[in-house]
Parts: sequence; structure tokens; C-alpha cells
Amino acid sequence: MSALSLYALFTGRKPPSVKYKYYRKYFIIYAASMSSFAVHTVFICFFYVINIPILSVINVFSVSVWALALRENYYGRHSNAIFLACAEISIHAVLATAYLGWSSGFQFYLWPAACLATINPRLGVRLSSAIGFGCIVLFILLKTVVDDGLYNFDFRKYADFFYVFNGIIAGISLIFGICSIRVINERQEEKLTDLATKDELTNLFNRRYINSYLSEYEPDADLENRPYCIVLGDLDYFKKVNDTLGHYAGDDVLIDVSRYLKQRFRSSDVVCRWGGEEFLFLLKDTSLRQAHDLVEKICRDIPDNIHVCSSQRIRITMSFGIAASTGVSQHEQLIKVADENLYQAKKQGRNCVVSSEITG
Ligand SMILES: Nc1nc2c(ncn2[C@@H]2O[C@H](COP(=O)(O)OP(=O)(O)OP(=O)(O)O)[C@@H](O)[C@H]2O)c(=O)[nH]1
Repeated sequence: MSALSLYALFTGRKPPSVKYKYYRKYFIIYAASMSSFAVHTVFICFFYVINIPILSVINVFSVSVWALALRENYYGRHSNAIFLACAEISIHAVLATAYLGWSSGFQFYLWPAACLATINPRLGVRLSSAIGFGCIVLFILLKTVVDDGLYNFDFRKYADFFYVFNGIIAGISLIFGICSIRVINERQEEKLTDLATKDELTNLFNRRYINSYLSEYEPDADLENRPYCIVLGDLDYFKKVNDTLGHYAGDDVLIDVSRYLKQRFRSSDVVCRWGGEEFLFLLKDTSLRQAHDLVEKICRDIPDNIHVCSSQRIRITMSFGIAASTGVSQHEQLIKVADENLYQAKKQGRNCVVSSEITG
């Protein structure tokens, strides 16, 4: 292990062997292992000083296991590290309680150990829950079999402190562990939702999202008699941008246009990439007149706000088609009308807005 790796191992900096997406997991295991490593090192000295050398030896074992867990975590083998942590916590809890008695409070660590065993993805659900239950059985056995402990003469005066200290630390570890799992799960869920509902290039909502959104929004809006408009916008002669400047420059234009369009609508409106160089907007609580005026202004402003980095003069413009609901229309029908209006706008020479209302 190089000096740099050792530095990373003892400072918690992300080692090259750990992927960015696992850094949070790495750091949580790192922090837990490092603090346990430190606590058990103190225990080695403490039990040596109060003349219980057997417990010093047990803590040497604990320190070694935590060092191993740190190493496994460092090399990205997080499940191995969790497995080692779980084994150390339960073995230490059993030995220390058996030796010092229930009043030492070391048995409380069996609860976080049970949780760790249950969440370890390396173990199957059956095995991990069996280990979890095993920890609970051990907890009960320790109370019934070795309540007083095999040796607690010199330790008795520290027992109260250790009972409270171990109870608090075991409780904190449990809550910290569960919170960490919750945060990791929530992040993963957010990521999955993003993957399913957002367009990768522009980060706007995708077609799947807007379709399901509209099927929920439409009946409510119709029921409450709230007007709304659907707008389809399409970049003009976009093929020329790709052909002249290349596909990557075309992508950059799509990103710039998306960003610009998003900031021009209200946060309550829904902006989505309908496909290719086409965008769909849902303008809530908006009449056809209001939508037309707003979109016409955006249409006028686009060429001055979207710039293509090139020596060749390429002007970016868009055409728009708008359809307004009147309370009885289906959104598929509205989209169809907006599309027909967009087609008309293209036919009229592009860089313009065409709108129409649907009735009954
Ligand atoms: N760079 C890039 N280009 C895309 C993407 N999606 C679609 N396109 C391009 O958009 C262009 C669309 O071309 P056309 O359908 O002929 O439309 P147009 O050139 O904009 O002409 P009009 O719509 O009639 O004004 C094609 O060249 C596609 O390759 C994308 O994600 N990135």
C-alpha cells in the first residue's frame, strides 16, 4: 500500500478504487470503522490498566478486525467491510458481556449488529434475517445465562458508566445506520425517477412523463373548469445546424434552447422534450389568448437569445402550434391539434405561432 493510499485510508478521502456513486456508502463505513478502531484501541489500554488482560486481548482482536474492515472498504469491497463489522460487533458484545456481566451494557451492541446483518446485500434475505434473529437470541441468552458475568470484581465500579455509555453508543449507531440507509435509498429512488421521467440530454421531462402527467391533470382541470393550453414547438431547419456544425454542436443548441425555454415559463407549467428537436409545454390556468401572446413573445426573443458558436451565421428560430382546452377535450386530441397548428406554422414560413381552440 503506497503512502498516498495510507493517507487516503486514514483521512477518508475517496480512494481511486471507490466509484463516485459509492462514496457516501464508503464514507459511512469509513467513519464507523475508524471510530470503532479508536474506541477499541482505548479499551485495550483501559482493560490492561484495570487489570483485566483477557479483555485487552479481545480488543486487540477487535482492532484487527476493524483495520481489516477499513482495508476492505478502501478497496471498494463494502459488503465485506459490513460483514466484518457485524462479526466483530456481535463477537465482542458476547465476549465482553459474558465476561463482565449484563451490567456492563455491551449486550446492547447486538441490536446494531442485527441490523447490519440484515442489510448486508451479500447475504440472502433468509440468511441475513436468520443472523439478525440469532443476535436477538444471543441477547436473551446473555441475560439468562451469564447475567452476573464470569468476572466483574474490578470492573464493578465502572459498570454504571459503561452501561449508560454502551447503551447510548449502541442506540446512536442504530439510528445513524438506519438514517444512512434511508438517505441512500431516497437518493437512489430520486435517481431512478429522474432516469424514468427526464430526458438525458436536456434534463427536461420526457414524453412518457408528460403523457402520464396529462392524463392525471386533464380530468381535474376539466372538472374545476380551469383553462389550459398545450404548445408544441419545433426548431426550424435544425438539420442544417447538424449538417453544418456537427451533431455535438446540435446537442449544445438543444441544451441552450431547453434552458432558455424553461426559464421563460412559470415553474407551475410543464416543459418537456417531446422528441428530437420538438418540445411540448403545458400552460396551466392559461387562456388561448394569453398563451398565444406569451409564445409569440418567446418566438420573437429566441434568435436574440440563442447563439451558435460558429464563424458561419446561423440564426436559431422556432415554430409553434397551440391548442387550448375548453373542458371536454382529450389531451391526445389537443396534442394532435397543436401538431396540426405547428405544421401550419412551418408552412407559413416558420418562426411564427399558430393557435386554435377546440370546442366540444
Ligand atoms: N444534435 C442533435 N440532433 C438531433 C437530435 N434529435 C434530432 N436531431 C436532428 O434534428 C433534425 C431534424 O430534421 P428535420 O426533421 O428535417 O427538421 P428541420 O431540419 O428542423 O426542418 P423543419 O422542422 O422542417 O424546420 C435531424 O437532423 C435530426 O438528426 C438530437 O438529440 N441531437
